Amino acid sequence: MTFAGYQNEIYLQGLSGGVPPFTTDPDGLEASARERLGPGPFWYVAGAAGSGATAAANREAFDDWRIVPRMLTDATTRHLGTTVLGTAMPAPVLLAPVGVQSILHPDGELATARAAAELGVPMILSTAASHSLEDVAEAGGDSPRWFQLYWPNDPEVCLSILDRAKKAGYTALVVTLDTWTLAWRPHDLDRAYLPFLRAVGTAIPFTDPAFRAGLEKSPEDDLPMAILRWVHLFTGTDKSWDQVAFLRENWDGPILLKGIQHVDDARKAVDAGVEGIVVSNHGGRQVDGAVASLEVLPEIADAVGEQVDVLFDSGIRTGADIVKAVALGAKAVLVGRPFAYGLAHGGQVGVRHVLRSLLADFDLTLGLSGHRSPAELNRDALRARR
Ligand SMILES: Cc1cc2nc3c(=O)[nH]c(=O)nc-3n(C[C@H](O)[C@H](O)[C@H](O)COP(=O)(O)O)c2cc1C
Ligand SMILES: O=C(O)C(=O)c1ccccc1
Repeated sequence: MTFAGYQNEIYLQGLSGGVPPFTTDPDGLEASARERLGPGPFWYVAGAAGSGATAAANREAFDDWRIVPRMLTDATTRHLGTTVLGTAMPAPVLLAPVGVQSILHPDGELATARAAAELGVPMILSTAASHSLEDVAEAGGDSPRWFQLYWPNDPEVCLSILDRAKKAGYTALVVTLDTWTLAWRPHDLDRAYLPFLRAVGTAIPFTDPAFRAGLEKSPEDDLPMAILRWVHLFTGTDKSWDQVAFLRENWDGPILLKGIQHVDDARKAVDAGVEGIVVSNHGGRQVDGAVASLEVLPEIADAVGEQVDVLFDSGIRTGADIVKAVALGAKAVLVGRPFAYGLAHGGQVGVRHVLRSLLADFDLTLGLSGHRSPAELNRDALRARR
């Protein structure tokens, strides 16, 4: 069945009085997540850095481009599948690394992994997960999975986590560079809400032998000390571009650097020998006032798109957004908040609904604009608004 088949399924249900389990409208989904979640968890997800200017800019940037549909192109049958850095996926879409998912549903990342596996969509597991990477791997079964690294300051812990990720079948490593400390986030500050201080999102280090070896007492016996060590391990940056070599030497599979917004940093990533980058501003959660992620995508894709795979995130909400990002040079996109809101709607079924809706929308928008596959998309499909 194609992804567009979700549309038929929904309308057919209507004949017997049924409607979709949750809304298909991205803004509506955020609004209903707000009703379901407490203010702490909701704003942790929905919030952004500072005034929210960059989060808003991320969305507005999609409006600067408009799709120009083409007719009679024989786009009835479409193939959405693609392969990125050795991972075959049913569409150019992955689940972004989102930490602390148990604040949204008790099954957290396990539910997300199960929903992703149902559809074959790759999941990128965060270092700040609320379940261990082995448990999430088991929940995902044979489905593709990548691991996102918050680069620990202790090389022994870093090596141990990389080793566990490899053994558990995570094939690519996504190294996030833009969050070596959390930005000023007024919604969370006003509630003094930080999940890690309550040991949510610490499952991977807390189950790590190298991390535990550095503690006088186990996290079970002295939680505050373990949390303190967690904070020190992941905060601050004494890292530099030449240290990417350490990861290169200790990870066999592809490496992507996430958080790239400048052409020169994209070139440095190429020089560092990685296979991919994620053009991302963390969904506007880090540098308030920063440029919209979509704005810098074309120049970065032009500069390094031949040498590395360029992925994109920050602001993807609809099928049209995916069409635009791919047409502007992204090999694939990551989706963040929408699936997190899906998770808040009953766990696995909620994530599944959000993914199926987004992929159906993408499938239909791709076809109706005259394209049979994402590979056919390029800048000819778009027109700049101004
Ligand atoms: C609640 C939340 C937690 C996140 N946690 C992580 C994380 O642990 N690691 C990471 O690299 N990015 C993290 N991100 C950023 C996402 O990977 C992604 O860059 C961002 O959500 C994309 O923007 P979007 O939400 O507009 O789709 C998080 C985002 C949210 C909303
Ligand atoms: O909140 C975030 O954006 C984020 O990336 C994060 C950082 C550390 C732990 C969990 C999530």
